[in-house]
Amino acid sequence: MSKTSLDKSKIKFLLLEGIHPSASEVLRSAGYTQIETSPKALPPEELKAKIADVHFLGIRSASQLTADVFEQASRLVAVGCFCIGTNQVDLNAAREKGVAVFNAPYSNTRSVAELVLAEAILLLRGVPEKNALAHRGGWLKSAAGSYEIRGKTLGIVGYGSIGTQLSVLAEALGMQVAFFDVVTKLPLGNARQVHSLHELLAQSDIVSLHVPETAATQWMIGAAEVAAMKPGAILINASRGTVVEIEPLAEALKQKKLLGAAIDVFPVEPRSNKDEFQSPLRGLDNVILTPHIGGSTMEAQANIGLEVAEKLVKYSDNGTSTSSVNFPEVALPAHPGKHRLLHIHRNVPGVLSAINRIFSDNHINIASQYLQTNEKIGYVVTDIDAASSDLALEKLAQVEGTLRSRVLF
Ligand SMILES: NC(=O)C1=CN([C@@H]2O[C@H](COP(=O)(O)OP(=O)(O)OC[C@H]3O[C@@H](n4cnc5c(N)ncnc54)[C@H](O)[C@@H]3O)[C@@H](O)[C@H]2O)C=CC1
Ligand SMILES: O=C(O)CCC(=O)C(=O)O
Repeated sequence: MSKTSLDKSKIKFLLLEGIHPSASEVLRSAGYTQIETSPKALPPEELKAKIADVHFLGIRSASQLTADVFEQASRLVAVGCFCIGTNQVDLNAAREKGVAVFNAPYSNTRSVAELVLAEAILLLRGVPEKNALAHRGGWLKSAAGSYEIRGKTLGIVGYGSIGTQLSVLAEALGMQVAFFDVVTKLPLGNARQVHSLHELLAQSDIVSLHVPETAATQWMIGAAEVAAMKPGAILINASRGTVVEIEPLAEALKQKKLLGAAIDVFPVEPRSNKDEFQSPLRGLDNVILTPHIGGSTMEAQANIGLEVAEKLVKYSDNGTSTSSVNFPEVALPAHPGKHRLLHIHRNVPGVLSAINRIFSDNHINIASQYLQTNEKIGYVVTDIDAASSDLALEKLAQVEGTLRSRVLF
């Protein structure tokens, strides 16, 4: 047996951040037994020490997979982000190591959209303040500053999976929906696209953010944008903490320029439930603060567990990389009776011919071969007879530009 192909009992999975047990069930039923789980994210040094010994890593949004961490990950084959966002992973560093990264792009969209709508209703009715007061023995029975959601304008920033779900639900409640997106999108229902962020801010009673964390979305809501919102409007952020500058928001809430806000994500978030949450928004009764739980429902987490674990199993068992966020996507058939060689390399001219020269020079018959590239890397999968796989794997590892190679059987 080849030294670089492990039997399943030796393949180690580390699942962090309380990933739903549905993931471990999928892995166990696929024959994997070494599954370590932890309810929290690991601090950088601990993560670096652990990752050295792991083949598959599962995380959510709190683990930071930096280039430094990937430096230590000599055995790592793939990362599963059991969430939508992949901004916590240095995808280039992963690619340089030949590590495929997967996520769950749709499983928690509904959960986020439902939370946002619920928050919008509660904020329009002043429930957070009335609730806080009642807990302190007060009684504020008044209609002043309380409004129905019907007829209000919802401004959605980022009209993707979550933004569109929210749009449909909001219209069902009688809202007017406008959205701003860098891409021209087909509006659902009666929603309409506007052409600039400031145009959206100026006309929305509620602004809800649903963009990914990128250089362009960093601090996209700062003092000027808060000032551009309608007096008495509401801001909801369940996207990423780096999208909103907290200080000007806190100031506008204290001055009652804004009616309220609901914030689920923060520039700095505690790593675990035991760490203290610190924010200038603490103590403001017109703000709903939630601990990054937009996607945290039993339904979403169970579905994400299944979805991502299945992707990891497919990649481990037969090399299929469909829906990877940083890898060429290859959907592969089974390979009964053959050994399957997986070769990940820099996408430079000449690698495929160097690979195929190895097969022809050594009289190795190719049963089937698949190639897919993206701008940075190439992924070649070759099925051959078992007898030649040790020799072929050894030679493939020497091809210039090789990032990683392994064999499956
Ligand atoms: N709070 C939570 O628990 C959760 C938060 N999220 C966050 O929500 C984000 C959005 O999720 P999806 O809707 O699934 O993503 P998506 O990728 O389907 O949609 C994002 C949309 O934002 C647009 N966009 C990108 N840059 C923009 C910019 N500079 N200005 C305006 N629009 C821009 C894109 O064109 C796209 O239409 C995720 O990236 C993640 O960070 C996702 C799930 C749960
Ligand atoms: O549930 C999590 O830990 C993260 C949810 C999230 O932000 C995402 O899916 O992008």
